Amino acid sequence: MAARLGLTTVSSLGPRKALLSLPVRLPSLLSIPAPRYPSHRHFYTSLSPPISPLQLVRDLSQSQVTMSTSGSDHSPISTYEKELAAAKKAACLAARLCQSVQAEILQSDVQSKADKSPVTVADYGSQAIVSFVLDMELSSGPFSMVAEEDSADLRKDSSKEILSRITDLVNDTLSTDPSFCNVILSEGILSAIDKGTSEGGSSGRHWVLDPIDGTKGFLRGDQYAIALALLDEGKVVLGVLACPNLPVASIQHTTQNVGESGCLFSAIVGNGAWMQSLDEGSSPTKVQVTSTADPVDASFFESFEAAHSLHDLTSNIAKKLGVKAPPVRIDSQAKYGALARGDGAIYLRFPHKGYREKIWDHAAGYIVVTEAGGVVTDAAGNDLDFSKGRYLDLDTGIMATNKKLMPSLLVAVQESIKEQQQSASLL
Ligand SMILES: Nc1ncnc2c1ncn2[C@@H]1O[C@H](COP(=O)(O)O)[C@@H](O)[C@H]1OP(=O)(O)O
Ligand SMILES: [Mg+2]
Repeated sequence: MAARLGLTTVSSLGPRKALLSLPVRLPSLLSIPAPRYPSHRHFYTSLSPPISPLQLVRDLSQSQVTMSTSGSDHSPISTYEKELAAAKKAACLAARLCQSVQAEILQSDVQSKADKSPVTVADYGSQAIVSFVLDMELSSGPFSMVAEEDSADLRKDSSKEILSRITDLVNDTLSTDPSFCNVILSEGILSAIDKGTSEGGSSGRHWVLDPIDGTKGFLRGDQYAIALALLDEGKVVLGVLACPNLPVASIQHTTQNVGESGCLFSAIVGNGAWMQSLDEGSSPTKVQVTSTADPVDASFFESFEAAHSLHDLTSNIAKKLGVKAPPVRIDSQAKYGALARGDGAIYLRFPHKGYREKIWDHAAGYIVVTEAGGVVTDAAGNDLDFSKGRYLDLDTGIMATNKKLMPSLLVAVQESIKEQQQSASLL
């Protein structure tokens, strides 16, 4: 099996897709101390008697953990370091599971959800792993998670086989880490997935997870990300983006010969944005958005899928701004990672009318880009508000760039949207 770069640049000759054969490497975990084994651990394991999934949900009101009352009245670095280590570990293990599934993916692994979007065993497995690892690593605290999947479909009789496959995959993946030694039963998997049903909001801490962001890219064998963030009092304070197929080297001028792939981006509020390879023993290096102030030198990222973002509108925005380079189309929040390290200068996302953005599709990417010195706003130039629950309540679209380009980008976006509305009203 070969991993593929899965990015497209669009020239006057039309889309050109770079499909490169790269050896698939399974990332090793970062060096993190083994977790303490909390008393509730047995709920997940084969040693425990059958229990209700509700028993797996901690009573938040009984929690002993000290919660910050505001994101600004303490040192953010010391506050969130333990959480960052846990998030990196969770994302790396989830990436390892996803890589092994992507390497052998079959059409029969695809399930339908009510909204008809594709859901794979890797989607559920990734969510179960992140939920389980966070809970284990941060065992003394309350646990709330806003995540994409729930277990409703998996609990159906018709899903027994797929649930068994997920259970095996999760156990196989966790067994590669010496700190996890027990077997998780299917009921434990379902319960771990269902810990992602929190509504989030403006108070307390909430993990925000997209277990596979860019499912379409994942199924195609292209770009995807495991995106995990932490909200504290409604603000994103930490984010981790694991991008197993993103080249470690810049993709700025590259559609081939990309070298090794697998990147882990991370950020804590006030501490900058960092990137490391998913390889064992890699060290993070600080990343920054591009400093270009001239749109002529800028290139822009957008969705690979035309159904996810209006390519006509973004093309008009780029033209108005004076961007000369063709769009670089890649799936998932890997775009935020690539932007954060300066591979391109602008990210434009303008979904079709009626689409509601979810917080897990942007929280991790948002903090990685803002900590890299960038700005992320809606189409009206407003900051993104992650405190409203599972959805982002925003105006029309999302854009990200550096601070120098944002004022002219905002003008180009607003003019283009106005023109689009005028031409629609003439029809
Ligand atoms: N109709 C849609 N319009 C916009 N975004 C969508 C749509 N359907 C799914 N998405 C989500 O858009 C994100 C991918 O964006 P991009 O096109 O930039 O790769 C994913 O989070 C994907 O969900 P999912 O995470 O389930 O794949
Ligand atoms: Mg997503």
